[in-house]
Amino acid sequence: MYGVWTPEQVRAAEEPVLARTPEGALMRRAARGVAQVALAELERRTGGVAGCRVVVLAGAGNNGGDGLWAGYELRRRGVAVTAVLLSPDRAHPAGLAALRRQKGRTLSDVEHGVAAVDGADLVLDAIVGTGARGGLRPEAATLARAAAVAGVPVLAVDTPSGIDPLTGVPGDEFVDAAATVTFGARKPVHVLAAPRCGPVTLVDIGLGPELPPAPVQVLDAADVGERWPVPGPGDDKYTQGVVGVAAGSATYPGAAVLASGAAALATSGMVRYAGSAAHEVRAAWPEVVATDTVGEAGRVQAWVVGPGLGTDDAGAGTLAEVLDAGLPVLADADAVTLLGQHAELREKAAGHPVLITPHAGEFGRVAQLTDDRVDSARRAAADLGVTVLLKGNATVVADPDGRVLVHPAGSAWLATAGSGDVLSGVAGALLAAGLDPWWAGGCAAFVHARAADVGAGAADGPGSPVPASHVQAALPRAIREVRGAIR
Ligand SMILES: NC(=O)C1=CN([C@@H]2O[C@H](COP(=O)(O)OP(=O)(O)OC[C@H]3O[C@@H](n4cnc5c(N)ncnc54)[C@H](OP(=O)(O)O)[C@@H]3O)[C@@H](O)[C@H]2O)[C@@H](O)CC1
Ligand SMILES: Nc1ncnc2c1ncn2[C@@H]1O[C@H](COP(=O)(O)OP(=O)(O)O)[C@@H](O)[C@H]1O
Ligand SMILES: [K+]
Repeated sequence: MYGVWTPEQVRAAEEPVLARTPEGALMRRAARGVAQVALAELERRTGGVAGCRVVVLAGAGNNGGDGLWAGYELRRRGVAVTAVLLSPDRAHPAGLAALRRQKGRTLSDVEHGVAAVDGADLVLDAIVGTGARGGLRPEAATLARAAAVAGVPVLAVDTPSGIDPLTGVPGDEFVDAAATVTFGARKPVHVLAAPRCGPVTLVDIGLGPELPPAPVQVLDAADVGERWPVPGPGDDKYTQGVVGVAAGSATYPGAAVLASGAAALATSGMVRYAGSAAHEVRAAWPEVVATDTVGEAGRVQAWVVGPGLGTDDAGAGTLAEVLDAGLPVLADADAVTLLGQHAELREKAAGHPVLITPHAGEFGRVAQLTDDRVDSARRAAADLGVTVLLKGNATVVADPDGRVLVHPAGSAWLATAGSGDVLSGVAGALLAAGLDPWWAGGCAAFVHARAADVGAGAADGPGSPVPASHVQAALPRAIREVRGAIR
């Protein structure tokens, strides 16, 4: 597990460290880290570093300073460095002087800058970092576009410019980085817009003792593997937690099959199904005990409710019945919509171990969604008194107690119909096994996203589309992977 801190928190942590270290020392450390990654990148791409051409796009703030000092370090290693100064009168004075001392070239017009970018082996994006406001300005945008068009890889200094460091929302124009080097602490952009950052290297600049508890956590495979329920010698099918699935309808039997099957694959023990797709569920998953109604289902330790359920009175009745059982509940899809429509259902859910799993559209029915997805999920969890899992390329899980985790997907292959039903089955099974809703959501999101990568073959090559039933089928391998990662 690792933490992510807001730009504001990182700035506050920097202050005392700056005060007790010689002037410029922090920036030099940061720049050495950038240069190291740049050298490794050049080595990997071209087989050497001497004579390679690096262009530094340098803005007016300290981010530009990092870039200029990194240019200085690269010059010392024999790299040909050109810095394009976006605000020539405000370029970081010490960084600029150092680069010039090492005979680094500087340019201050965009036209020549574009030509330099065109012929570069690597571009350093030191346009703007945590001081960013809005998308890229026109000159910076022209240079970033030139790198993209020429296919020159960009190494982002701290954060890819043009993307909001706090929310990860890209402006109209932004840098699409091949890799990122950040300092002191990872920032939200690195997990909320992970595909735009590439692999992120964290350079230690001594902020550790000054940072508050991380407001956002990111789970690793071992965190998930350690919590994945496995039967012990004394277990039987009942002791591990029985999950009930109240999903699907005559119109949407597939949702019931996907959710029930995912639950059966996610944990050992037992799955019960209750609803009008009992015939289809039985046919696809003979091990699932299927009945027509929640009342007939028998005892369970958690309910999955919502996928394909319908939002009519019957659906509302099923949701009410499930919430009244007082057990942990995974409410997805139509159940989220029903919660948005009925205050009395929200009251039943509040304060209980309920995990809701809306996509952006469903989220808007129960709470306000802004560009700041972490803040939106955190507020929704606090207001509704339930754990909220907001779906997307980066999944956000927020607990009413304030804990937040983000899981950045490894690819976007999950953007396919029915994959949410699979997630609900996995998360519900984890609730039944006794994980709290935050951990159930985080572990389910992790394994679900990994199953999509495995199913798509994205781990071994470029990958191919993976329908939800194949995501479901890849769950066992994804679970074996996380269990294999236990330290
Ligand atoms: N503190 C430290 O010791 C350490 C700090 N470190 C580094 O400092 C960085 C933070 O530096 P910072 O606070 O100077 O802000 P920064 O990100 O350079 O941006 C401000 C400049 O950008 C400009 N600008 C704004 N928006 C823009 C846009 N959309 N498009 C284009 N330009 C835009 C804005 O221009 P203005 O609005 O003034 O015209 C202003 O000139 C941090 O990310 C890390 O890299 C490391 O060295 C570790 C030690
Ligand atoms: N671009 C994307 N990249 C990665 N994962 C995505 C992306 N879009 C959606 N997902 C994931 O795919 C799943 C889709 O769920 P949902 O929208 O409920 O689908 P459905 O209702 O069809 O089952 C969620 O787990 C979500 O996080
Ligand atoms: K940058």
